[in-house]
Amino acid sequence: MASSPTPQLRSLRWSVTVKPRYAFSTHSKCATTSLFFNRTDRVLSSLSLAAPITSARTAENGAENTRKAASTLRELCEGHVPDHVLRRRKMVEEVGYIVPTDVQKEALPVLFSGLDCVLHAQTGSGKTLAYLLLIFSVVNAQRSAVQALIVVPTRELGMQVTKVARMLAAKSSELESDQKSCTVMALLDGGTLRRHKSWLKVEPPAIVIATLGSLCQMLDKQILKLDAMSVLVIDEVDFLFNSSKEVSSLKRLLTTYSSIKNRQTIFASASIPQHRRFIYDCIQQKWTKANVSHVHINAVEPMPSCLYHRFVICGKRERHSTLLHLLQSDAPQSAIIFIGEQSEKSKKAGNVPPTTLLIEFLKASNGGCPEIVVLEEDMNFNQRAASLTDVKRAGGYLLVATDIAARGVDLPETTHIYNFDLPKDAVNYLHRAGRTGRKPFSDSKCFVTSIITSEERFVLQRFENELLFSCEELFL
Ligand SMILES: Nc1ncnc2c1ncn2[C@@H]1O[C@H](COP(=O)(O)OP(=O)(O)OP(=O)(O)O)[C@@H](O)[C@H]1O
Repeated sequence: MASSPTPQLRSLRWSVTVKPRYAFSTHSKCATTSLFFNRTDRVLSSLSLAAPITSARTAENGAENTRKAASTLRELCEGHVPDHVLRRRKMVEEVGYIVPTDVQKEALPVLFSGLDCVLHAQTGSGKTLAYLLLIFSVVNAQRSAVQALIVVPTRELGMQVTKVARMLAAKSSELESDQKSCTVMALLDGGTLRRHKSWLKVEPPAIVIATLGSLCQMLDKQILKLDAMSVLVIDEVDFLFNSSKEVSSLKRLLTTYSSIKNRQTIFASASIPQHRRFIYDCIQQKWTKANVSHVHINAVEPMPSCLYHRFVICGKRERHSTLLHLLQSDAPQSAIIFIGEQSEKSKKAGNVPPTTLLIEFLKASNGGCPEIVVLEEDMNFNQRAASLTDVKRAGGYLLVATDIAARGVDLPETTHIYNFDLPKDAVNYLHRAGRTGRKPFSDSKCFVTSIITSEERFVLQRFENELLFSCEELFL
């Protein structure tokens, strides 16, 4: 990323994000504008960027009025998202998308006004539906060209987003039978690219959801064209920027495809460390327009308030029995047990993977527990898909998973998270913990329990300080 801003550039930065409305908002108790809002007016007069700022402000004033007036998702989206999408029985009755979540309430008017946006809100807060509704407001189903691209880090998250997009795209009544429905393609690692190639050649879909590996293959072979792309979403953006494997392709995508003027760019995540720096870099690199909006919900509370954090101290060799004890006393209906990945050294030494050891232990000692399922990097894509299907089908489950399940995976029935090993940093803690507490309007308490040695207590304390939560010690 770019080096430290010069004073001159810093003053430019003051001018580009205009969001005074959040500062005075009473609508959402914790919505904030994180960027420099109160100095904007001062620098406006001295900068040639005044025109775009003024137009952004006009758009945002309109957006503010819409947000204040609307109390349902349908009202919020009226005049933007086609009515037949908003009337979907499935969307309203089965999935229950009626009232907007805080991030949807704040972000949708901004997104509909055409601004680029950094969507920064807690795990499970409904960011996916926010950016999908924008996409449905923009794409023209009659047009045979890729108009929206969503980039995701894993196949699992891609499948999930595709499912919601297809649910919004599906025709639901005879009234719509004469209308062409919006086509959605999942271009994900582990898929059969041959089938996608013919599809892309014959009739490009309106919306593509892709992992970077598969996307780049199609772009390099010029099978996929993005000239007509008007919305680009990068989901779990901090994860992708942190991945040494993905970051160069991501930067290339952001720089190369489609002129920035014609593209609305959305970045989404529950964690954007050093977000000011990130937004500054985006503007400098021209990955977003200069008036990019930062929608930051619950800035003072990075994790959902329904999470109850606990820890148990035990010896290294007592982790298995401690976990068993916890499972017996909590009797969770559905839980995820996070465990560290096996190191390369341990693999080379031919050791049994820690996930296998744990599952064997649980199966041997925990009769009558919910179905035990595993999800880890080393499984092939079919096995991973089968695991998630098993979890969704089962009435209750114990999912033993590595951090592959920590990002984006939405299993709303999960009530308990166990950190069998501590995550490597606070951001990972936040995402693991965020696999529970995913019912936006529920008050039910969910539990996140870390099993640690006494030496690890200070690491957990660091996470508490960084993420502003407190953890209670459990004595078994
Ligand atoms: N308006 C709504 N009303 C009811 N449920 C909703 C609404 N919006 C989203 N949801 C549900 O909330 C859950 C979390 O949504 P989503 O997966 O979009 O969260 P997210 O913000 O992307 O989280 P993460 O950062 O962990 O990926 C999903 O089960 C989704 O169906």
